[in-house]
Amino acid sequence: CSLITPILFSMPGASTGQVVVTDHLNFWGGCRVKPKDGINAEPVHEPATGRKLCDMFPCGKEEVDQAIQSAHTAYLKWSKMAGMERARVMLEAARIIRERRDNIAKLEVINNGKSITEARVDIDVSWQTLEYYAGIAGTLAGEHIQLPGGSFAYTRREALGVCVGIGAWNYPFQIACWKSAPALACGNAMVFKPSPFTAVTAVILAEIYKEAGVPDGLFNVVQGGAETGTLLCNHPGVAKVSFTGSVPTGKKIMEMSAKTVKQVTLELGGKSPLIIFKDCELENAVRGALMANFLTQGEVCCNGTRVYVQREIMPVFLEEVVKRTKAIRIGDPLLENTRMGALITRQHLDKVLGFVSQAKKEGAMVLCGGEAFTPIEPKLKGGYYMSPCVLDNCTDDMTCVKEEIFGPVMSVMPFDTEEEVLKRANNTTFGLASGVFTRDISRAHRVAENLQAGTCFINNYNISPVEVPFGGYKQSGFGRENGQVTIEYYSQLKTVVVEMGDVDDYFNC
Ligand SMILES: NC(=O)C1=CN([C@@H]2O[C@H](COP(=O)(O)OP(=O)(O)OC[C@H]3O[C@@H](n4cnc5c(N)ncnc54)[C@H](O)[C@@H]3O)[C@@H](O)[C@H]2O)C=CC1
Ligand SMILES: C[N+](C)(C)CCCC(=O)O
Repeated sequence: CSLITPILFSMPGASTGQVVVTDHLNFWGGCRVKPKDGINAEPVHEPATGRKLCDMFPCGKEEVDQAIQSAHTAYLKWSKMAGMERARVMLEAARIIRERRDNIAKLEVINNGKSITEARVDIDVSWQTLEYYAGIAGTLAGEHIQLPGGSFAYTRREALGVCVGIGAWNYPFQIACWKSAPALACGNAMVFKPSPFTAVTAVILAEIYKEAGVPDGLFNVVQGGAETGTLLCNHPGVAKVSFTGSVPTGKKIMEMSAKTVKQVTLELGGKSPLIIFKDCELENAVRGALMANFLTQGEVCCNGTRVYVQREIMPVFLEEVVKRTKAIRIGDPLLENTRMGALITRQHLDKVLGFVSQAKKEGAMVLCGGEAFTPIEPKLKGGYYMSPCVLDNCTDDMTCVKEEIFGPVMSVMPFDTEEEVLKRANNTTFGLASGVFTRDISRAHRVAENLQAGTCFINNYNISPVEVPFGGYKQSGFGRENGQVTIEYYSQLKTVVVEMGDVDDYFNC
């Protein structure tokens, strides 16, 4: 099969509304694979224009079996290699991603709708993830434990086998790297299923791994939605499922995985609190609130969408935050100065706008945005744009404050005391992230300690370098991605006990 994706290499001059993808999007056995039946096509759209980008053909049972079989074959080879050898291949893959960064970012924009500036950061984070886990691959080791009489035990850190990755559509390429890099570093193979809305870029990663020298079948891509995902989670040949997506789907994944006791990592949704005290550096707090709400059109799981502002600074905070929100440049996501692109689908846009109408009905006040937006350029007229929204007069019982909107909608609420705001911030079934702005260092760390969330950002928001563990508390999931700890979630420990003396004559004394 031919490597080097034709589409990726015809990208340099490409602009919004031009690209059509006809290449096969499945990948196993070291090759792109043609869909078996070529029926049940689901159209994938370019969010910036609403135009069809390609067809996605969901994989059925036979195809899923083939992908898992191919992963198993590769696992047998890869898991026997030294960590240092795996590292070398992963570093080469990181180098190739870095080399093709701009074109991969462009394709990600065309499929996802986010701005090119953000997509480049996503691709940089992606190769950094491979570099980071390549660095760890050579360090994986067990322990030696002395026992009486010269006997001893040692532990071996071993791979799990075939791991499944199931991704969401907001960070398609990055999610594939966040899952595959630690998996591969530990000696596992992976079958990855991207979201059906963003079918295009995962296969590029598969080709890059192959080009870098992984055994055929080590990283595979199967396309499809819930049905294909179900086949993967129920498959007896799979040792682990790592999932990024919504809470309801996460619960199903756990249930299915329980049948054969597969290990599970769940990165689910959130409704994270961002607490801004009156002693904060206001300029930074305002920038932080924008970072917490408007990256990737607000479609970010760890966004700080419940913004609690201490009453005394509420008027000046609102004035600044609204001024800056109104100034966000929305439009063609491939243009350098665009800061907000299009939402993922028409249906999702309608859902987000529905949350804004509901908020108004429940008494919230729209200070800016919250409306469908039509750029002037004719080719963008069918795109899924909206103006970023700031809601005032919100209360904790409103739908916009309780439910994950997954769009550019910030809900702002006043508070008076630290004790009160902590109680309100923790009054949710989610627990993915949280943030606090204050110049009082004791307060900052006290608040961080008392917030029930997997991450707390102090005086910034949505900063997640690969060295730092990421994951949820409560119904936002469990397990972690990134950081050294993730090795624990992609490996298992074997204990070997060695007797140096004679076996006790226990039964015949
Ligand atoms: N914590 C995190 O890191 C993130 C969480 N999210 C959450 O995901 C939601 C939006 O993403 P969606 O893609 O719509 O979520 P989703 O949960 O519908 O889908 C996520 C993935 O699961 C697959 N899937 C759906 N049903 C399945 C089933 N029964 N069995 C196996 N796989 C199945 C989908 O095809 C997709 O690949 C947001 O509401 C947000 O809460 C999104 C991104 C990141
Ligand atoms: C990169 N970051 C931190 C903005 C978001 C990553 C989590 C997600 O997949 O939504």
